[in-house]
Amino acid sequence: MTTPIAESELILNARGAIYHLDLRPEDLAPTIITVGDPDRVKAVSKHFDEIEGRFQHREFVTHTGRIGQKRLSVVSTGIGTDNIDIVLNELDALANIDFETRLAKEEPVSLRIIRLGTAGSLQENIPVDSFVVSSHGLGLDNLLPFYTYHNTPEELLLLEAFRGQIRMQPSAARPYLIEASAELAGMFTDGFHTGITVTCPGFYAPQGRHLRGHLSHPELIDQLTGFSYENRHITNFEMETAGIYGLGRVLGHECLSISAIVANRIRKEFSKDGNAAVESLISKALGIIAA
Ligand SMILES: O=P(O)(O)O[C@H]1O[C@H](CO)[C@@H](O)[C@H]1O
Ligand SMILES: O=c1cc[nH]c(=O)[nH]1
Repeated sequence: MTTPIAESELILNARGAIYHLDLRPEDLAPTIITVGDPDRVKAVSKHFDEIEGRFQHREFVTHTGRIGQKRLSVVSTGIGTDNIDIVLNELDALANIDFETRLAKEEPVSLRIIRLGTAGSLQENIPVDSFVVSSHGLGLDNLLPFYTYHNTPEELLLLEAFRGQIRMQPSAARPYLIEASAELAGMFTDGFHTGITVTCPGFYAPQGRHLRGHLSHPELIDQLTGFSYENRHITNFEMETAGIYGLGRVLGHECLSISAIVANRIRKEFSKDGNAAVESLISKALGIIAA
């Protein structure tokens, strides 16, 4: 790209920081932990040996610091893939666009982005307070179809199997699927379940929850739980993973999503202390990341 990106597209504020995250390029580390809840940022950064910067704008809170020699940023995304569109694009811009010239850098860097979130389990044998690494993100939201992206042949086979087994109303969703970073997934094996994570465009009906509004897909949970393709299963659902994996693919970043299970939808149980489960996930994951 040789034409500078316009002020309406790459939006910088008076102190040269990007619009939503309110960060300047030097404020961001190349390894980034994302969390949904802004209050969870300090639950991560309290493990840092040093915090060099704290930033906040709207629901986007960032702390950057280090554990030992490892520089890390932890960023809150809020809920949903519409927020992931903002966070992933702005993280990428901080790393890969020159804010002075407004030109994309000639040699883009690949960030490592690890989500530490919560999720609902779809399998009886994945209990509350356990941890799940998402081997794939399967999106029932509509973010990724707005980008051009490629799928591997393996992803296309898995997606075809999903479309064959899970009968969605075509107007409800156009599922997409992207695999996790193999490099990052290989770091989180002992003590973690692994499986396909379905990313939903809502917490209630899109996750089969019926309070007063009636469900258009009352059989959704049973179908997701029963899905099977070459020994692959759907383990859990939540609201960001497929967007992170999808934009990671589009922008060239290594991404992994790990969830503390707070609900088991088959056993109809909810964690008695979800915060403790999340704290435990943070400690375990930071030990691995910092090493
Ligand atoms: O706990 P976080 O990381 O926000 O993740 C999960 O919890 C939220 C819903 O309660 C959604 O964001 C979902 O993805
Ligand atoms: O059931 C759950 C629990 C956490 N987050 C979700 O999106 N769903």
